[in-house]
Amino acid sequence: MTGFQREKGSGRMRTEQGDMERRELREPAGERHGPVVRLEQVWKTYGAGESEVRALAGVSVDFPAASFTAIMGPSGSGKTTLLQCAAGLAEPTRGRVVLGDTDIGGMRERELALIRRERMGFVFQSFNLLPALSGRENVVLPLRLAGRKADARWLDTIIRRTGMSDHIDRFPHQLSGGQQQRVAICRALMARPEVVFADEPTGALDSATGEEILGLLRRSVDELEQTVVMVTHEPTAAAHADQVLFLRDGAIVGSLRLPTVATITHRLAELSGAR
Ligand SMILES: Nc1ncnc2c1ncn2[C@@H]1O[C@H](COP(=O)(O)OP(=O)(O)OP(=O)(O)O)[C@@H](O)[C@H]1O
Repeated sequence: MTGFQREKGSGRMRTEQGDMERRELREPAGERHGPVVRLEQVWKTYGAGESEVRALAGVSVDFPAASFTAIMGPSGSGKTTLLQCAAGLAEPTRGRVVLGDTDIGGMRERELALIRRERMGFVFQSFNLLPALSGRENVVLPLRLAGRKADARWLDTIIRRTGMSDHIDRFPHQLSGGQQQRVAICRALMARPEVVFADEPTGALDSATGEEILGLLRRSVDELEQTVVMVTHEPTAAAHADQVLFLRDGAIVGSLRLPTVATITHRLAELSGAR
């Protein structure tokens, strides 16, 4: 039985002691390697003139390899825009986004689509599975579209590790929300991407199922050396990360390493009081 499966269904509540244990486990991660994604002085404005909105205002940040970063901040602070710029889904107005050693600024959409398909994975709040395809077909679809053959052993590994062995050949409407998100995680991991971007991945799930999904993302970092960047509103979700970045008005106004629910909640209160 894998660690992934052991946690399945436990719905365990997070504790400070659990946080301490995880700290020891994950402390070296991220220190070993350089950044997988780097944003340098990224600005993003939408619209022009009176309707201009400044969504990002000079964000510089590194997302280290094999580390889990959570991005938090009030509604409208620029979290999704930051994720979209990092993933090449939105073009910065100014600044640089570098994936590995590739500057993705100014690339054509076709090139970017290829990079997203082959070098990035995505997990969204709404799962985004194709309803006419089985779970397994959804997982391998991006590779198929890229004209690549799925690595059968790796496919088997991630299906097992996400606890989906008995359900992967069902269609999305035959799966629970948590199972659909597990399929989405398999799909995100299938191409062995350099980075997985997750936007509120537990937003549509009950808290116990959400904990299971976060546990899977955590283990993808610890056991598969995956790099994960996640937007979330929930301190309980962000506490799974190695670092939390706090955004306000499009700028990073704070960060926490080795966060716990208590330290995140405290920092959020400080930041909202400092307005
Ligand atoms: N396509 C767009 N056109 C115009 N303005 C936009 C667009 N996308 C985002 N914005 C604006 O940019 C700012 C940042 O939006 P963003 O969605 O990044 O914030 P967020 O922190 O993710 O918010 P939430 O937590 O509510 O999802 C907001 O003021 C938003 O209204």
